[in-house]
Amino acid sequence: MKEEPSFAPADPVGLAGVPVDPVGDPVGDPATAAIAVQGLRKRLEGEVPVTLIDGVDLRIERGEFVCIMGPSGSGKSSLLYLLGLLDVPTEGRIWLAGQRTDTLDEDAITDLRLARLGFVFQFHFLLAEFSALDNVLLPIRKLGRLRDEAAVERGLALLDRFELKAHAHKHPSQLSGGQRQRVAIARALANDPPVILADEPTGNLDSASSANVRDLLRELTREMGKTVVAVTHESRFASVADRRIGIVDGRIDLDWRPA
Ligand SMILES: Nc1ncnc2c1ncn2[C@@H]1O[C@H](COP(=O)(O)OP(=O)(O)OP(=O)(O)O)[C@@H](O)[C@H]1O
Repeated sequence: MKEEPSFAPADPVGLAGVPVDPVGDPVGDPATAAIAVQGLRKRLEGEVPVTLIDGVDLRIERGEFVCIMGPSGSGKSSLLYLLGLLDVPTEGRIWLAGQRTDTLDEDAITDLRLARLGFVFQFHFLLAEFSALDNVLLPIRKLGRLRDEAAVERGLALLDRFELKAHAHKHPSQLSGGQRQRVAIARALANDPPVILADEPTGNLDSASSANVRDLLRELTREMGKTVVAVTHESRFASVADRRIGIVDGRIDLDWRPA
């Protein structure tokens, strides 16, 4: 029988009411999930083999804002990279926006990643020699589904949405940390993907910019119906999530709580 998600007890770090990972059938019908993961394992073979992900089953609904949390070195980024199809699992299956991914060849994976996923990292990874607009246009041009005029129009509209239109022709070095991260969010949305993956998106920002980026990511789910999965160490960030998932030793840990 499927149990209701449990809720974290009142706690001093502002996570009260944020459900921890649901229990019961973790995958359900993978075709209807934003992300579904079954039996995921990642091992690195070598003189000393390392297990990064050790049997993860997970379902993330469309429109959810989920935070992945856990101790340092527990496998959070490794999991996010697998979900983002930036790394290949040793075992297990991943469905992304209903599409099973383990049967796809490399070109199809690249297209799927460009069309259905947006990435925001701790360090913005904007190209220094490109303007903000050209950085946002990169994924659109790579996917190649829009004529250039339409691409530029979309890029400017995205920058406008994040109050960056006046900065469209500036280079990253001419922008503040918060502005750069907003350009990175605009770039993540360039191809209008259903799923945004973020790895410590506020880890390198002052508290005002951090709150701004957190709220913008939250709005993507509420206003645009996006699914956002973010790795974070910050309880304040996680306090606005629909759900947080604890990862310990490469496994989901339903009892994990931030210190
Ligand atoms: N290429 C690699 N070779 C060997 N060990 C690795 C490799 N990549 C990751 N690891 C190890 O795997 C474990 C999980 O790493 P991962 O970066 O996913 O953890 P994390 O939870 O994101 O950590 P943090 O919160 O510190 O960023 C760590 O112990 C890390 O040292």
